[in-house]
Amino acid sequence: MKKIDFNGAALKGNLKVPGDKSISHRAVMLGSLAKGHTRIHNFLQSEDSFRTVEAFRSLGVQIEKEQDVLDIYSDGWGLFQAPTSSLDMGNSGTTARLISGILVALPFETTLIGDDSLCRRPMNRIITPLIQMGANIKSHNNRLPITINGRNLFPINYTLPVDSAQVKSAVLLAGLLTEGKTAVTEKNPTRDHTERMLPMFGGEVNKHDQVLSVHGKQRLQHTSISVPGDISSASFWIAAASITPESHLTIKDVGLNPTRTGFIDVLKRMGANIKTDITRYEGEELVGDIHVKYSHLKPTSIYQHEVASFIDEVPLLALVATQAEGTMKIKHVEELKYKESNRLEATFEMLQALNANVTLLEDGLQIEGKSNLVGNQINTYGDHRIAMVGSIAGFITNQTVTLNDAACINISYPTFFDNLYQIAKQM
Ligand SMILES: O=C(O)C1=C[C@@H](OP(=O)(O)O)[C@@H](O)[C@H](O)C1
Ligand SMILES: C=C(OP(=O)(O)O)C(=O)O
Repeated sequence: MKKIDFNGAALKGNLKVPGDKSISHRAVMLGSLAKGHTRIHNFLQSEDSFRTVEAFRSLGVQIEKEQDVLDIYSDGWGLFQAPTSSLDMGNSGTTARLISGILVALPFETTLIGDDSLCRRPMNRIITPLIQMGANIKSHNNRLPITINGRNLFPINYTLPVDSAQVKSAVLLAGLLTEGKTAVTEKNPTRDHTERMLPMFGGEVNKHDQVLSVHGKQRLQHTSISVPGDISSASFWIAAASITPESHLTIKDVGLNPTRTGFIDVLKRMGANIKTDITRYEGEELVGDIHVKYSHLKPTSIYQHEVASFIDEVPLLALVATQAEGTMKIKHVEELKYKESNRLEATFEMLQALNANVTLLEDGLQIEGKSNLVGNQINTYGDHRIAMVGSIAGFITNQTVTLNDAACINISYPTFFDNLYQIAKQM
């Protein structure tokens, strides 16, 4: 149980959020596939990103950690060893789906297990294309645990049936280890960190319109990666400052990759006062500062093509919509049903518990704005993002918000409450 009551406080000052989760996972994966010593700075120290580290250690890669710096010493993927036990993916969908794209092409058997939440999430989205490449995967009804018997694969041209960076990356990684040219077509853009990072390791990826392709058996070389701040973590503060009167906040050194900044774009359409200053590139990733001030908000429409660029921020957007002037429909977000919890239902339940006027749609939520939220008990369903959205609600509810479980926040943002206490100032 965690009680949160920030009514009457505003968000003020400067802060930095920890390293990006998606980029941290990929840096460990590509650093392990490459030969030599790769150093990663500002690595996200969270339960999910450590799952990826542990998995590659089990494949024989030497990975050393000193605070947020990781040193990876690898002989390259050709010398990975069969793990002596199952690889535990914990709660991490990204680890499970991306590593599957690697394991299918390696000459040994691996079993992937995960926690209850991960064992409920669909794996057919990666199993289908990987089996098309010739992979041998046994699953429980297309869910974890899965057992992979690695072997030589053949390249495919695959069109993503769902907008998913995890599926895109799994196929590209399998393609990287497979003779010939593997191509993936996406209907709408999804986060492109894998494609941006590969050239940092000397790899080549081609992009023509919506089609990405890789040639297999490329030689990857060690490098050094500096991970930008996580825009998904920064979004909690962007939202909180936008809806809490008298707030004025700067979040520094955040990744501003355009495939990830959809939340800022949507909030700006709602009239939010947000300015971004791009200060530099870290590798191929844009990095900058975000300045946010409280402002009056109005509803906007949500389009299918942009949803992937803020998919993890949708529960937060729903909370923001309770404070806008009018009715807002958040549509095209059925993918939320397949995250750590059914986030569509968990968000609906949370907003109802907080006294908002909200309707569950087939593919989203309809939210009446200008709600006076009332603190209540929130069931987080063990989902880190739901727990953090519930905490942010504590800035605008007139009574305490109580989370049944806040420990799940360690999955992506262990320093969330430290950051919260740093910037929440009683007025
Ligand atoms: O590739 C990634 O790092 C991620 C992709 C998204 O999932 P999908 O690919 O399932 O949309 C996102 O929800 C997840 O938090 C991280
Ligand atoms: C969906 C998420 O992560 P994953 O799919 O890696 O579990 C998330 O972090 O919100």
